[in-house]
Amino acid sequence: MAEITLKGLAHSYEKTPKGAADYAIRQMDHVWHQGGAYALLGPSGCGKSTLLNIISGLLEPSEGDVLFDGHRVNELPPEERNIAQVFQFPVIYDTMTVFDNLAFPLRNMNTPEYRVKPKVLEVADILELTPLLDRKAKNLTADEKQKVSMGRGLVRDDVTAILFDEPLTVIDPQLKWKLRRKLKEIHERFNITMIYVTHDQLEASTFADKIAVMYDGQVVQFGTPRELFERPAHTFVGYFIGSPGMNFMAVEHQADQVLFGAQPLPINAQLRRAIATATSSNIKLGIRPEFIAISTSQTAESVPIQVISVQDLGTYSLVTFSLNGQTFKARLPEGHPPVGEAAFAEFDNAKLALYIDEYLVETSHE
Ligand SMILES: Nc1ncnc2c1ncn2[C@@H]1O[C@H](COP(=O)(O)OP(=O)(O)OP(=O)(O)O)[C@@H](O)[C@H]1O
Repeated sequence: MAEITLKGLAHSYEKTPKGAADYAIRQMDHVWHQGGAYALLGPSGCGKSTLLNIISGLLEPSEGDVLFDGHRVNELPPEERNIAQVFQFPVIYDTMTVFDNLAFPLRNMNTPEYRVKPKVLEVADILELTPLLDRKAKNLTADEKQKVSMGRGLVRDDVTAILFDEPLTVIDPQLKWKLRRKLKEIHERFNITMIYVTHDQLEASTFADKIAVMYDGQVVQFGTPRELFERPAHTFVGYFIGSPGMNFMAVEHQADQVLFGAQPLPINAQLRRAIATATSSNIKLGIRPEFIAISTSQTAESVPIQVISVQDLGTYSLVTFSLNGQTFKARLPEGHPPVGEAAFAEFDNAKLALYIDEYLVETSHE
């Protein structure tokens, strides 16, 4: 069993960190439940590998605790953590056969040979490596090698969590989906906690039931792919998830109006009140491209825009437009009437999200 808890965790590679900027991981509390299929998603440099290495024991955190089933493991070396880690590049012994590579972790633990063989055969079967068992690892393709790497994590019965650090980077695009499906299958078959690090939102949402989005050393949201899309808790999640991401407007409240630059926005009283009472001046409204309606005539609910381009993408069109000197994206359904250069945009008030200091403020819509 492995429920992994991160308590007040922070990490700096500096000996004497001077401020928040010196931290690769900023103060975080997080729980990965036993048996979950999780993704850790975020851009390059946000701290994903650092966090994974702290969980696996390759790195000791400078602050806070890592708990496995409630027990502090900060000082436990990786080999005593019952965790397997699969890296970007396959870690295998080229001169050994596939069989011996898979058997290695078991033999290393002095497992008797009569127990090694059935386990290796079982794992080889799941990963479709059986025909390759007698081959030297150096003769394998990149995806076969990566499967052997994964297999080495799976042979041990004592492994209760597998950490994947961008494991499909070296895999051909057409084989990626196959390996992803395999991982999903493995997750369903074994009761193993899996944490899958990636910077690719599609990879994260096809693998994981829940995604932790990391930004600047922090988990800014932990939710299902749907929650991340529908209610991004942080502006970064809105921007990072979705294709294209959320549009944001920095707004201010003046004389009972909400202004985006000089443009008053037609928004409901609830949102207006929440903006009027905000204690910070960092106020943004977010709207997904899916929830902007474009029309050729103005209504009380719409604002004038300049259309820059319309891209026909088959099942929808992507409209790029300018409002208050800022570029926006709107997705229009197939068959939408053509729009000219001068048009009007209406932001669906029920889908407008309010962010104060970059975090979502829940407002019930009227
Ligand atoms: N060994 C190290 N020494 C000093 N700084 C490091 C070290 N490893 C990572 N960092 C820094 O810590 C921060 C987080 O890096 P990390 O590799 O964890 O991010 P990441 O999200 O995994 O990025 P990537 O996807 O590019 O691997 C970055 O600013 C990075 O430069």
